[in-house]
Amino acid sequence: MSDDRFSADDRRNPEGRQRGAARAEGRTERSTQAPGERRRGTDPARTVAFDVLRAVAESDSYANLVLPPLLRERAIRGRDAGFATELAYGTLRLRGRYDAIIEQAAGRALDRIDPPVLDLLRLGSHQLLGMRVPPHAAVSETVGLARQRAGAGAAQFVNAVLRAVGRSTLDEWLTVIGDGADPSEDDPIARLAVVESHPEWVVRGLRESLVGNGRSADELEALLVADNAAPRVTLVARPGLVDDDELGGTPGVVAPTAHILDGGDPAAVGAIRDGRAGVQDEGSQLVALALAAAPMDGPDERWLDLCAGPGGKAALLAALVDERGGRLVANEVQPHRTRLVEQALRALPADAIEDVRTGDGRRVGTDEPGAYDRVMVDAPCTGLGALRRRPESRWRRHPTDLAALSGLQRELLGSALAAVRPGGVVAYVTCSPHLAETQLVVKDALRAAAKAGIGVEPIDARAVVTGIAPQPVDLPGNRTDVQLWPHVHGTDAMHLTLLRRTS
Ligand SMILES: C[S@@+](CC[C@H](N)C(=O)[O-])C[C@H]1O[C@@H](n2cnc3c(N)ncnc32)[C@H](O)[C@@H]1O
Repeated sequence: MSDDRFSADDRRNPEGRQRGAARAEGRTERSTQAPGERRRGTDPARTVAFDVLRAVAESDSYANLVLPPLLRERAIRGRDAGFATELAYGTLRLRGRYDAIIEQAAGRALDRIDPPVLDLLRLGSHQLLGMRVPPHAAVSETVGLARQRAGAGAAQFVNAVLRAVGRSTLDEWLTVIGDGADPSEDDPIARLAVVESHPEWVVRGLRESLVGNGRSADELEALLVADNAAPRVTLVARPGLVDDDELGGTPGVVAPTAHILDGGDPAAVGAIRDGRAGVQDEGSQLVALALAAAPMDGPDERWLDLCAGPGGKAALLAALVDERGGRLVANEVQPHRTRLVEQALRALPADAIEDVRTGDGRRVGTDEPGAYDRVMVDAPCTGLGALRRRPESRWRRHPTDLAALSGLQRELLGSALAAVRPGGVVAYVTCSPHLAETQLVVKDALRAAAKAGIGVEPIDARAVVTGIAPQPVDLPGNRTDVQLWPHVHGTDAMHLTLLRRTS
């Protein structure tokens, strides 16, 4: 995952170090020491990346929530912010790979390395093997940071281990750690897991899902590689609120509302600041558009987003229902996320929004039976389809999460099927492709609905999606649901099932 954008540019010198770092840190006075005696300050971009890794480890923080305010506070901008972001996020994504390399290079088990020192080694390894920072700069800058944050002894250790890491190329290391994980050469999953830096249970789940969705298991490596790449920034033009030419970028591939940016700061776009547009993965846009486009007879004026926080899909749905003269109810169980939904809906006309409320979506089916024409169930899930977007999440999730979440998913889908009127449509959506959260949940919910006397039939979501997408969508096999993939469609691995209530 190397990226030579960061090796030489107008703001960072060829060693990946910020130009004018001393001035940025207020260290502009001339020293009376000889240059060789001066202790250099640490590079702000590397320091902020280290602080993000520590926050993720110590306080269970999310890197994508911690980093932006730190960059703002420390006035790290432009290419330096890009360098810090790639360093922090890339290190977190590839942590499994680097840990296997560090263990070999250090000649000791990871649990015998202090956690902050291990984070420094991970950062140094990513600069050496993932970012094309020249080796002497990667080592000396990381050693300087180690001296400042962990002491002289730790700095010596970091120096020795990073020199050992830098003695082999990435390809050489991948052979070493792959052979270590799969010595008898009969477990390609174990090899892929360490080389492509995913927990083994995740790799197994992804493989099963590829096959269960009519794709070849041979695509697995490409999928894992795609998970390790930073996603492109994609904007959504909320229909009726913004002109296409206001957003720029290139048109989307699967969603006609999407604009893909080459770079730059989306916060600088006026329509994003005032809520007429948003930052949203193309897959997320497509599933909302598909719910709106699913064929349906009868009234089409009251829509429900059952699990709405933080509100990306609710804002798109509200814009779409408004075009039909209808209105949206947005429901979310966590009060602070309900406030985020209100914020996301701020640019929508008041009469497009019936209510934004805090409540348990599992109760809506009994509290308001048959009350809605279209219902979105964007269920809480493991997020295994959005690993590129949430750099640390793959290391936080556990197989036991699947059981807890899939129980909740079944209940939410059951509630939605009761809340939609006969003839109405439900979209079941997850940003996980895991079969336990997708196909199996739908199967069980249909069985439970039948028992409760609710008739349901599948809608051909593939036909709906094909009718919406600006370009042909690769969907093999003969299922009626849709599974998107980062390595095929360039989107998060979103799942979509469309169901019509018949009685
Ligand atoms: C995948 S997120 C939804 C993302 C949202 N649709 C969007 O596009 O911004 C799932 C949401 O479901 C909420 N949730 C979890 N349990 C719920 C429940 N029992 N009832 C309603 N919402 C729930 C979570 O708090 C979370 O905000």
